[in-house]
Amino acid sequence: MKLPVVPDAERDLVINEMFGPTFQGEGPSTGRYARFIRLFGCHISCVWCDSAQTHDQRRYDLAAEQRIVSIEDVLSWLSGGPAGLVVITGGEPLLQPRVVERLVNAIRERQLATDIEIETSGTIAPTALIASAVTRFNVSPKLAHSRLRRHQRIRPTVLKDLTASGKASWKFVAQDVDDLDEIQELVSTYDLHPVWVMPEGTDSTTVLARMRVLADPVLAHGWNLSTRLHTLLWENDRGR
Ligand SMILES: Nc1nc2[nH]cc(C(=O)O)c2c(=O)[nH]1
Ligand code: SF4
Ligand SMILES: [Mg+2]
Repeated sequence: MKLPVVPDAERDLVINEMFGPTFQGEGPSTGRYARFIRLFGCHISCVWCDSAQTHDQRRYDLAAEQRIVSIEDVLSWLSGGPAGLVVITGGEPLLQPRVVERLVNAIRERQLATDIEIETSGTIAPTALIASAVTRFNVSPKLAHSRLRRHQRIRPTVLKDLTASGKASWKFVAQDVDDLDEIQELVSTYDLHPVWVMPEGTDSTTVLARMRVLADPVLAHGWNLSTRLHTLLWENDRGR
């Protein structure tokens, strides 16, 4: 795997967008007042990626999709609103570990968030400092329908490190009931808990239809079901 695709600077982040307040739309904190920092860059490319502007040069003008923002500017943006949940997503935020380390520690020091979550694909291990500063990793290991090869999407040592952090929730993106077998195999092999199953989809009709198909089978597995609240509310609007 070739790493990294973005420079990992000390004081500057490569950002795609900062947005909010909005609601955390996915996973265990769904519905919470949240602000988002979407970092630029991803080293893998899922066919159905909903944030392809962070890395897909065939579909986007990547020069126009990235900007260099200092940690100070991010902190000053955050200080303009009430402390709540801050979500760092991407792209793959763990491609910029040194600056993310500084960012999350500064957010904590200045009490600019009540909680910090990192959305990650589970293919890059977090540093110990990042793991100690965040509230939770929403880890989304990819299934075969991402069309990535298994070694690209499943990194056993990384899954182990994330489990060892004690802060991982496992949010699997599913298209169909058949995907639950694949999730079960990963859950059993790598002992992943708690499990959240989230429908793949970037419009409210698809999200709701897939949730309805998945709901009872997810319950039968004893797992949690996530919606994509921002999609139900605002469809595929950027910055929501
Ligand atoms: N509202 C909202 N919630 C989200 N949770 C995870 C998101 C992501 O793009 O990683 C996301 C997003 O893009 N918007
Ligand atoms: S890991 Fe996430 S950001 Fe990267 S291609 Fe897959 S869905 Fe998109
Ligand atoms: Mg999104």
